[in-house]
Amino acid sequence: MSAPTACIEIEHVSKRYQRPGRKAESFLAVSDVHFDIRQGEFISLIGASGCGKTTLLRMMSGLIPVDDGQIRINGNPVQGVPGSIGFVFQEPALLPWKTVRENMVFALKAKELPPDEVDAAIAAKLEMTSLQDFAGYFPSALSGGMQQRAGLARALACDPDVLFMDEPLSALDAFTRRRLQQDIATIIEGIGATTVLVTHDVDEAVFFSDRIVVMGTSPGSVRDVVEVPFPTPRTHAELLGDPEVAKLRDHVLGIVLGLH
Ligand SMILES: Nc1ncnc2c1ncn2[C@@H]1O[C@H](COP(=O)(O)OP(=O)(O)OP(=O)(O)O)[C@@H](O)[C@H]1O
Repeated sequence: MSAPTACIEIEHVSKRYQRPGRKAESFLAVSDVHFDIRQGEFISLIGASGCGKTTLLRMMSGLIPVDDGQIRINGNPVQGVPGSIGFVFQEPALLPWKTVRENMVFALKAKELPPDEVDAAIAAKLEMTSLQDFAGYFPSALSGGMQQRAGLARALACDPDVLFMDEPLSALDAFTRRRLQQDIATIIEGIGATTVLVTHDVDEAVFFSDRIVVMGTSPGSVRDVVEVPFPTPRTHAELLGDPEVAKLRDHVLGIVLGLH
């Protein structure tokens, strides 16, 4: 059997920012990051605040340029935001004057699909995210969890090959968060999208990931890459109380904290 193709290739990537208020000074926010992400793989980026997780995700998704190195998605150098990706942010970033359905129509605009295909795409994603009964709601009428579902439905509307998620669940209460984690895992398993998640939560990283990329600070770089060997799709019920899961979790936490 041939090796799975790399979907995202991150080759010796670095990023500098200017120090605010100090024009002449710049600092290295991400330094020489180099790894591949396989087709259909779920990767979490974890690490202390300021280690460059969001910067790396934004470079992967073409929102900001790299300073050194190169990133390719499906073999194509990332220059600007590719059409084949979806993005879910910490804040759902829905247009508040548009309903859930209208937000999804807006996301699909660039595809210039005929109206019946737009309707079919939206219906499928509303069902996938359990939002069938909320298509006509404005974001302000939805709970935080429902808003994140709507943000996900909008990201999925275009059938992305690659999904980037930046702490999408961090503002939610623990119960809503777990429920949504479970649903997102099922959805992503179903569509097979390659996914990169930024999270601060080691349990969340273990729950979702095929591999966890642990980053360290000063400068932001990859400290270790940890395989998560448990079969997917996972459920919280299965993972809870499993000593192997606890061992892996502690191992990852130890790397994050610089203990080993
Ligand atoms: N646009 C910017 N201009 C200047 N400095 C920036 C900019 N964006 C990020 N930084 C700095 O770069 C470093 C990495 O930031 P980044 O947001 O990527 O880290 P992070 O690991 O995602 O942090 P957190 O976990 O707190 O979200 C930080 O020191 C941050 O202050």
